[in-house]
Amino acid sequence: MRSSLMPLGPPVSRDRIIDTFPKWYTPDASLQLKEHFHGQVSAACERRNTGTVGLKLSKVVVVGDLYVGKTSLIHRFCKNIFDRDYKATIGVDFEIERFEIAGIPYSLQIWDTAGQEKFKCIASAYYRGAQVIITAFDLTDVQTLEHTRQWLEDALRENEVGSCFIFLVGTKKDLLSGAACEQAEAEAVHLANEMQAEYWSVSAKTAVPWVPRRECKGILQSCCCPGI
Ligand SMILES: Nc1nc2c(ncn2[C@@H]2O[C@H](COP(=O)(O)OP(=O)(O)OP(=O)(O)O)[C@@H](O)[C@H]2O)c(=O)[nH]1
Repeated sequence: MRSSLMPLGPPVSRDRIIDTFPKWYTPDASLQLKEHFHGQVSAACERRNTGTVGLKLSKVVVVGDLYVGKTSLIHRFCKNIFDRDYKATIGVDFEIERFEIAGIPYSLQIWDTAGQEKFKCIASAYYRGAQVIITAFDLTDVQTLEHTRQWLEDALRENEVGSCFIFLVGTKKDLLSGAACEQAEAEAVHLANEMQAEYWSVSAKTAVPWVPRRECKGILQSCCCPGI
């Protein structure tokens, strides 16, 4: 018999099924260092009583300077594609991705916002009600890292204090290596700690460091266990 929690439509793809607890990028800037879902979460999932642990749907907003790679990050994650041509986001774009976590249907609403100043007031209208804020910067451009403080401040202003999980994501990792990469990551980890954010370095071009969907699993892990 079909559970009342099962969504209508086709089943989620294999790489959207999450049954083990996802890992962080670096223990130096992580929201959780746990290895397993909290017992309360597992038990609630088994009982199909996930209302008590907040599973179901989370809103993610992705903010950061223009050209840092926000759209590319989302397109890699949602469609597994990379486009080398730049098309500025006008205002906002939106994707929805379905998952199954510990047997329970779960969706991520992902809002891609424009980095251009002239679209900021349109984009900021969509910050409200976010459970997750991803502040993105370009690992090859230190100024974009500095600007993440302001992006985060703007996004937090539209949300209740303490209601959002924050991620700091360095993009275009394929363009950096060796000491330059280590230096950029060290600065980012430092800032992530100040922001109380989890840090990730990624490349939408090469899909590194994803084992499929790994980055989002980190986000999911945080969304799945609010307050636990
Ligand atoms: N080498 C490399 N280039 C990337 C990567 N991610 C994005 N780019 C390129 O960077 C440029 C900007 O990427 P977008 O994803 O459009 O940037 P955005 O932050 O969404 O820009 P706005 O919509 O203006 O805010 C494009 O030419 C992308 O192809 C990456 O991981 N590696």
